[in-house]
This record gives sequence, C-alpha cells and structure tokens, in this order.
Amino acid sequence: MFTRRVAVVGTGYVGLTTGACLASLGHQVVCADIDTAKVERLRRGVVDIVEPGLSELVTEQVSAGRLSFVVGAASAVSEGFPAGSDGLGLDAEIVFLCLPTPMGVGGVADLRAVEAVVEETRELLAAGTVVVNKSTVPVGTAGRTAELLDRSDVAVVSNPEFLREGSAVHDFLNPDRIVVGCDTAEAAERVAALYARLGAPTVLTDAASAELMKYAANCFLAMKLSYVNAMAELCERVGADIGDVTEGIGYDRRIGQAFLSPGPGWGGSCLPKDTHALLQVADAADFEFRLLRATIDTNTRQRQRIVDKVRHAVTGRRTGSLTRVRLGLLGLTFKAGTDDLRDSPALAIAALLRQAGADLVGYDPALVAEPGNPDRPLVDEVDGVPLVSDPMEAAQGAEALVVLTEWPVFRTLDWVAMAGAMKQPVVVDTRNLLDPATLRRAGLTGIGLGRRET
Ligand SMILES: NC(=O)C1=CN([C@@H]2O[C@H](COP(=O)(O)OP(=O)(O)OC[C@H]3O[C@@H](n4cnc5c(N)ncnc54)[C@H](O)[C@@H]3O)[C@@H](O)[C@H]2O)C=CC1
Ligand SMILES: O=C(O)[C@H]1O[C@H](OP(=O)(O)OP(=O)(O)OC[C@H]2O[C@@H](n3ccc(=O)[nH]c3=O)[C@H](O)[C@@H]2O)[C@H](O)[C@@H](O)[C@@H]1O
Repeated sequence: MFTRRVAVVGTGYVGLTTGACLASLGHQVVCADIDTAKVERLRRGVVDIVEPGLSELVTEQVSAGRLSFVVGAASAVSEGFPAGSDGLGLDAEIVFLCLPTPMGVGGVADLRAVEAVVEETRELLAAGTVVVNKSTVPVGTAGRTAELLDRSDVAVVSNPEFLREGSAVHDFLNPDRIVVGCDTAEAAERVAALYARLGAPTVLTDAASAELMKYAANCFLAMKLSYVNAMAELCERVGADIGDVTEGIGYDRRIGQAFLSPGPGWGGSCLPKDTHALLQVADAADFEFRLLRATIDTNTRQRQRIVDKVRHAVTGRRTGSLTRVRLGLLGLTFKAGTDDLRDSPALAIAALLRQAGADLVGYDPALVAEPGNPDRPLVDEVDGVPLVSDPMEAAQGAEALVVLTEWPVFRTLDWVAMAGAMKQPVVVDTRNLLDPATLRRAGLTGIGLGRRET
C-alpha cells in the first residue's frame, strides 16, 4: 500500500477524525491547529469533543508514531514529518483543509479561515503538493483557492466529508461514498488512493460538482426532515399517526427508513448554515430555489410550533400565558450522542420560551461535570438556561417537562418519581422518544408530535 505524508489543518470534528482515521489507514499524519491550548491537550491525549472511539484512536495512532500535532498550518506543511536521509524534516505531500466555514453575513459561507491558511502556506508548499479542501464550501472555491495559491505546481482537490457528529469515526471508516473533485485526473487519483482500503464507491468528478454535491446532500436531508415535521403536523390535524406513516413510507426503498423522525427542527453546526449557503449560491446564480427556502421556513416555524404546543399543554389554551411558568428542559444538545450545542434547536426553543416569560431549568447528560476530570468541568448555565446535574432537579416544581434531545437515557428515567416531583404532570416530547404507556402509568400526560393519542 502507498503511504503518504498528510498534513491536516484544523483539528475539529472533521480534521481530528480525518487525521486519526488516515493514520489508522497507514498514512503518516501531522495535524495542525491555530488553537495552541487545543494542540497541547491533544499532545497530552485529551480529545475535548464527545466522539465515540476518537480518543482511543488518537492515542493508538500517536503511540504507533503515525500521528502528531503542531501549532499552525505552516509547521505541518513544511518539514513537519520525520527527517529524511539529509536529517531535514520532510514536507507534506497532501494537505487537507478542515477549517470552519460558518454562516457569514446574509447567509453566505464565511471562507476567511480557508483563505487565511492558503495565504499562510502558499509559499511553503513543496512542488507537486495536493491541497485538498474537506471543508464545506460554495461552488467555485477550489478555483479561487488555486488562484490565491498562484502555484502551477500545486493541485487543488475538493473532497467533501459526509460524516455525522456522534458517529464520526464510524462514518469516516465506513463511508457510503468517497467524492473527489478535481480538474486534474492525476491529483484526484492520488487523493482517492488514500482511501483505497475502505473499498467505498468513489465518485471522481470536477471540483464544482464535488462542492455542490456536499450542499445537495445536506439540503436534501434538511428537506426530508422539514417534510416529516410538516407531515407530523398534518397527522395531528387529520387524526393520523406519524410513526405509522413514516414506517409505512420508509419501507419503500426509494424513500428509506433513515432520517424520518420528527423533532423540534433540524439544527447543528452544518444543516442550518449549509441550507443558507446554498440559497446564497442559488441567488448569486439568479436561481430562485423556492423548495430550499420553504425547507428553511418550515424549520423556523417548527420552533414556534413547539412553543405553542408547550403553551397549550401547560395552560390548556392556545393563547395562555407562560409568564413565571417553571419548565424543565430535558436535552439541550442539537441531537443525542454529542455535546455540540452549535445551532441547537433546543436552545432556540429555550430562547422563545424565555421570551414568553417562562422560568427554565435544563438538564443534559452531555453537560454534566465528571468528577476528577478537569476537561469535563461544571457547566452551570447555557445561553441563560440554568443547568442541573440530575433530571429529578429539572422535574422539581415544573409545570411541564419538555424533551428536546433524543437521549436514550430519558426513556428509562424513574417517571413515577419524576411525576411526583412536578407541579403539573405534563411531558411534551418533541422527539417522540418516550413510551406513551410508561408515561400514562406514571400518571403523566404525554404529548408528542403527530401522534394519534395527542
Ligand atoms: N462537524 C461535522 O459534522 C462536519 C463538518 N463539515 C465541514 O467541515 C468543516 C470543519 O467543520 P468542523 O470540524 O465541525 O469545525 P470545528 O469548528 O469543529 O473545527 C475547526 C478547527 O479549525 C481550527 N482553525 C480555525 N482557523 C484555523 C487556522 N487558521 N489554522 C489552523 N486551524 C484553524 C479551529 O481552531 C478548530 O479546531 C466545515 O466546513 C464544516 O461545514 C463537514 C462534514 C461534517
Ligand atoms: O455536513 C455536516 O456537518 C454533516 O451534517 C449532518 O450531520 P450532523 O450535523 O452531525 O447531524 P445529523 O445527524 O444529520 O442531524 C441534523 C439534525 O437533524 C435532526 N434529525 C435528524 C434525523 C431525524 O430523523 N430527525 C431529526 O430531527 C437532528 O436532531 C439534528 O438536529 C449530515 O447528516 C452529515 O452527513 C454531514 O456530514
């Protein structure tokens, strides 16, 4: 097998996973980050994001001598690899950019981190280096990166990443497909070869198609979820059950069972920013992407719909007041299995509930301090929502509990004790997570989304 010297710039969810996984495939990897404290923690073996298997993989690859960490992109691309016969460090052959591309002004993707690293490294790259963009970026970014680099001896490749948070390592090592976009076949093949051992279907294409493919995938998923949330609302109005409806349509292999759970709206660090960014790409191309706009609008409306549901559940009236009503929020992360709070629908709903005058208290299993672990300190508040370290405390005196994240552990709480602690026995389950019969037996009124009994 071909072993390559790979530099990975940015050690977030994508960069650290890419670095550790490529090392596990046998490549020599140096990961760089601008955040000195983060690099120091990584050197001590501390991974400060919740990702199953990542910490172990990092430790294993560091011990095997295939993975190391440096501060700054420049140190990784140039002479960052174990010395050659002349005693000098070797240069990277392939440089991955795994940098943040957050939502910028007006919804466009903010490419400043990518541009800064291109600027920082352009004169340091060895002849023949391939620069691979793994960040999610608008169509045309590969071309602009090549212009910025202004190096005829360096190729730019688009290689979007499709991993999910909470299963990043698994997804990276078991991809549905690898996408490599480049206008130079030789560079594309070099990048595709890095993943050869994974045996995944590989789409070799031009850079623009690869860049668009990433947005097309995320926006399709967002559209699927907005459709399901709208369908759940319709179920409530016509007396149907969304669980049965999605099960039934999911057996159709053209639709599939995945990504059909209604919820408080889709969120996280990617779907919201990517839907907005694609809308901006479409606007710039003079294309009115109504379907995508409706996908976003449906999601925004979903948050208000949850607030209205809580209001009705607590007061019995659609216009009842939530002023000084104590509500316990169960789950604040944008989905289960992660500690990521970026663009969490739970926090957006919390903000709306607070605006309506409610007194909130939140519990999330990923935000509970771990005694003796300085890297998991006490978080006592998130976006103005005070946190407690036990779900019973969230139930204490609450007029309703609102389940916002689908943590499986919520299913097996002592619901009888929870009900006993509450002022009013109401649970609004925005994930249809809990078993309605268990709640009923505990004397609780459970209100889900699009469920027959609600
Ligand atoms: N989080 C996810 O699940 C996925 C994210 N993506 C895309 O991948 C890209 C990265 O996302 P995440 O890994 O989530 O971001 P992140 O925010 O977790 O990590 C980015 C890292 O880059 C570092 N950084 C920023 N500027 C730098 C610079 N000038 N030099 C060196 N390091 C620098 C930051 O300190 C941070 O550690 C984004 O474009 C995102 O849309 C794609 C697929 C999945
Ligand atoms: O580009 C990215 O960053 C990534 O974005 C998403 O991954 P992620 O943000 O980790 O989260 P998802 O699992 O897709 O969930 C997104 C949102 O949809 C919600 N969701 C998901 C599935 C479902 O059935 N119902 C539902 O409400 C989740 O709770 C969450 O708020 C995509 O799934 C990844 O393929 C992609 O690589």
